Amino acid sequence: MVKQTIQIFCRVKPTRLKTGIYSVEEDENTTKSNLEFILPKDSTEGYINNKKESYNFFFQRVFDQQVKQDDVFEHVAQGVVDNVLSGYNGTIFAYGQTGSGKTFTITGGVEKYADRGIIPRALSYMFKKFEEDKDHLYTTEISYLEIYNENGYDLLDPRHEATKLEDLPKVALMEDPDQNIHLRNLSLLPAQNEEEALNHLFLGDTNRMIAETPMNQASTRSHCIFTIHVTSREPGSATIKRSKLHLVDLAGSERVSKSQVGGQLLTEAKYINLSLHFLEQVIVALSEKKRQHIPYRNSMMTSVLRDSLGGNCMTTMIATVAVDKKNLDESISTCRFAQRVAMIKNEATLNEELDPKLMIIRLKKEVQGLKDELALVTGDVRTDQLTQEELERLNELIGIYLADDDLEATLDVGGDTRKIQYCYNFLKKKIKERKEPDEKVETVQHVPQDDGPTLSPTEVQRLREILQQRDNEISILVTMLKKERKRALNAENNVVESARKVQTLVESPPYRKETYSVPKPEPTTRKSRIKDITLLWIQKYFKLNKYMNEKNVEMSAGRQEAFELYKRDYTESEGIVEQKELLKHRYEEAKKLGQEINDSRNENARCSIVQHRAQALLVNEREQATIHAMEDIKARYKVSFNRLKAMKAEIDHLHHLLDKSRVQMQHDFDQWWESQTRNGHATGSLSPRESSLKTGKNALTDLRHGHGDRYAGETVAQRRQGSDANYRYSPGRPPSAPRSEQRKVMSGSSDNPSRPHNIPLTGDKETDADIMAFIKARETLMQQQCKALN
Ligand SMILES: Nc1ncnc2c1ncn2[C@@H]1O[C@H](COP(=O)(O)OP(=O)(O)OP(=O)(O)O)[C@@H](O)[C@H]1O
Repeated sequence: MVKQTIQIFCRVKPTRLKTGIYSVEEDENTTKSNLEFILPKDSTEGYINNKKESYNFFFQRVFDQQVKQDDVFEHVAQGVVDNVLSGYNGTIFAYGQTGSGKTFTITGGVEKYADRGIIPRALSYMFKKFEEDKDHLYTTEISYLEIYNENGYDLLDPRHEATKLEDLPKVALMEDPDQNIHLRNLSLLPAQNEEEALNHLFLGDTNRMIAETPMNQASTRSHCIFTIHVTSREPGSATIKRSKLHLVDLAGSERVSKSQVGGQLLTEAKYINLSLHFLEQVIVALSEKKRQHIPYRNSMMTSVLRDSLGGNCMTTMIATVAVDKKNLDESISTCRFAQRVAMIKNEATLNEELDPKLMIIRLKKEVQGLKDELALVTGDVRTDQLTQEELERLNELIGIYLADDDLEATLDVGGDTRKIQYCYNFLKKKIKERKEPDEKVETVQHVPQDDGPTLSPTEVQRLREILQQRDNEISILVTMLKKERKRALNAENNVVESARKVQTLVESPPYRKETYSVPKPEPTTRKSRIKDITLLWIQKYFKLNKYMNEKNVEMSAGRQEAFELYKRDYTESEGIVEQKELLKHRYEEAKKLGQEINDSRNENARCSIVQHRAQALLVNEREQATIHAMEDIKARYKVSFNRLKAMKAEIDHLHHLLDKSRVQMQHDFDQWWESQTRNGHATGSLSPRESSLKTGKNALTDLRHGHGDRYAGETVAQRRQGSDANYRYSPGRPPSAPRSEQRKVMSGSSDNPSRPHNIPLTGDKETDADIMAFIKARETLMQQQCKALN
């Protein structure tokens, strides 16, 4: 058992502003880092005020603005992953206000491969370790849960076409009599290698993005728990270790009170923030050591993370903070929360258990081994029936035994239960015959025709007792035999059942609706795995395309045109162009590497003929040189192969980033369009559905982010990206506002501010220009008429 307090780290989000309101120092005595916030007194509040000027917080380490993702992984996650591989549970969770970099730290950024976060790096590290560790067999399964408004959603179900969060399968929380938590309906997908595991992550991320709409910016308001379930055992051993690694991206932590909203909106905002409030309650209760009751059950998130908080788990927290002035209050509050978390002590135990199925298989093997050994020693193979030869020999022995007058005489037939059984049966029969003298006495071939000595009644009584005792022994033996046979039959059935399960798994898609782990099926064939994965990808792309198409079909003609221009500008944006360039570059590199590998393989095949000759000692000097060359080729082949493997992971990741950008673009456009129509700037006529959606939508969106007037008038993307150092659009302009707007291609009010708002336009440039010309002409005419009347 390992007793350990929760480890806390802090990460400062990069900012372009020179803040000067914080400093980071290493404390050499404690090897901890000190984060200090400096708040100069505000003279507007009067010279005499007791406000603190400096706030100090200690962390295991503070990652300042310039620290990169690989450093964060190495210091925060690597140790946790190592412990998970040794059989301990681990959790890493990110906590901080909206936009402070939680998702960036846990999942990664969308711009560069180097920005990938803890999850993809942990997967990569794990599978590398599996390959290196030849002493254990590992199996991995992945689950991805999203908790929004106290409801759990399965992000890894490829069968559901989600276009909103509610479309995803709901996950139910169950508790067994031992108070263990089970999540019903949460998919556990097996991952045989890094590629498969990353595909699961991408599938979950895509679902997460698609399910998010401008109405419901779930990512900010939901908690996401990505779990890697690892099972390991030594070959031939019945002991298995099961451990879990939870990687948690919590919802934005900003206080509801700050949003300064009221009425129904406040109630909703409070509801959204409730689970974080309960998390805080659990943390407070755990840090107050005398508290008996810890209110885990109050929310789904604390129930799921029960073990991670004060239980059987090694837990690490990353507090993410933004250090610009307007976010200082929230940053201090995040650090205070972290200090309380650091007081919680967990007791992690090694999760070892005996696998009953493996145990049976092992025992069966042992029995078979013993049988074989016995056969080897005795020189014969045992069956259930005694042979004729054995029967004759037994009859002979019984005859001698019965003929012996000595009461101490023994009948020794060895340890074979079949022979002992035969003797008992024989004697029983004999005694019965004595009791029924009328019946015909059956004689045994070699038993002398002798009535035997006349026995005294006491002697008879003693013999009867012995017989009774033997009878009892026989019936015990028979019962044991029956039980043994039944157990063997069950074990046989289990083997058949397992084989059937494996077959079903091979034939069905690679998901399963179970919360508990069942032993993993034998590895499916490579072909069927490839088929499964391809299916998953096709489903994913189909879903993505369907989502984009549906979105486009819904659009009015004007909106559609705006979207096309928006798309063009978006895809021309620096980040996406860079990603595409990089992808192209990587493809070329991969092609070259593939060619190199093929050449090495061919060369290798040619050289192996020489090697065969070498084995037969038929080599000459030239052939010797070829053999050395072959060693070189092999080494180069290995290097190229590993590089190609790494490149493939990078290419997959880049594809995923591009997918993400596509969905993000659709979201950004929707928000931008909404803000335009709300402000009466855009001119495309709205469909009835759009009009109805428009009402109250933006107010709700703002509220869902719990910012109220603090961010009043800004869209979510503005808020999130406006503070982002890498943000490529200037604040004050709509998010990703298309250059097309500047070019005034989107006919309408920006051209003609006097256009009455109630005139619907078609979205067709020429027609709209005609309509506007007509309206202008009519207005001029009316003005002239008014003047004439006056
Ligand atoms: N350390 C960092 N380096 C570079 N960019 C960062 C860093 N941290 C955050 N960002 C950028 O800041 C923006 C917001 O970050 P992110 O989405 O991770 O915040 P969050 O805390 O998860 O917000 P939310 O609660 O809304 O999910 C993103 O565009 C992200 O790329």
